[in-house]
Amino acid sequence: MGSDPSSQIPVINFSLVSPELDRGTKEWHLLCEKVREACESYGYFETKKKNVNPNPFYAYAGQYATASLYESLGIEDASDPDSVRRFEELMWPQGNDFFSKTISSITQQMDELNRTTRTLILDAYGLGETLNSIMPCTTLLRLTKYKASPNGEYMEGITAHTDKLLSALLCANQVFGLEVEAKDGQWIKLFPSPNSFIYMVGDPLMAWSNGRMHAANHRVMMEGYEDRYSLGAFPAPMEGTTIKPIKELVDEEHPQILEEFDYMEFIRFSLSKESLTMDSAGQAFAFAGNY
Ligand SMILES: O=C(O)CCC(=O)C(=O)O
Ligand SMILES: [Fe+2]
Repeated sequence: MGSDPSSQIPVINFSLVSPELDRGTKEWHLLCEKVREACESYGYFETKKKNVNPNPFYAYAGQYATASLYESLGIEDASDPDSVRRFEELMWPQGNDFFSKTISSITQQMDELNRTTRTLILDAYGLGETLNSIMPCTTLLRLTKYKASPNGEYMEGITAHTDKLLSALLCANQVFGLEVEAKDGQWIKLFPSPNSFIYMVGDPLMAWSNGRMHAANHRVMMEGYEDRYSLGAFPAPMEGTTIKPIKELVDEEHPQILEEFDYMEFIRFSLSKESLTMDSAGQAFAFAGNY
């Protein structure tokens, strides 16, 4: 690890593997180790894959007093083309075929990368034989715009948080701004290459792994005169999902850190007044940490 903070971002090349073809090979196992090491040590990593051009636009959330640059739209269950079409009809009653096709195409590719990563994680912990998924999820696609800050000053775009969805797969236009907090408290600016995605571990994945995986605190800081657009594919646990640590990852050396909890109740808690004053990473522990 060099002294340049950006050298602390693990970069993992996914372009040579597919779970269908390579599961069980030496290359696959090496990749498993890299993904596990990155998720445990850092909570995020950058994966290289062919870049596609997302088309993020309108906003459904934003104009917050504390985050005036931020606006965001969400498409629930974006893996289903009908769901994307419904969103299209909402935004463009006259239709926007290009938008829906683009969104469905990138969602499909991001879903594939998310699935590959989840399979790598299962295999990295030796769970691939017994489990065929971490937990049932649908994909929430989020399209976010950050306006350039007034006078280009260094200003918060989205406040520091850990993700409440299983994980996040993020890409943005070439306006940087995403920063992650390293375990030593140092904030690291990310400068991902155009053909890569950032994979971020969320609180449910941290809880599932009994704290082995690190949900990194992250934020967006805007600087300069260009707006920033980002696209995130967030595997969202299905309503009714109970988040619990996988028993194989609980032992004497790794005692259980959280009680099992209902995913939607946790989401509601994370949006409650009580948690507003809390450090985002502490919310899961405040909610389910009786150990
Ligand atoms: O825009 C980004 O790069 C990050 C967005 C983010 O952290 C989020 O939506 O949770
Ligand atoms: Fe986030």
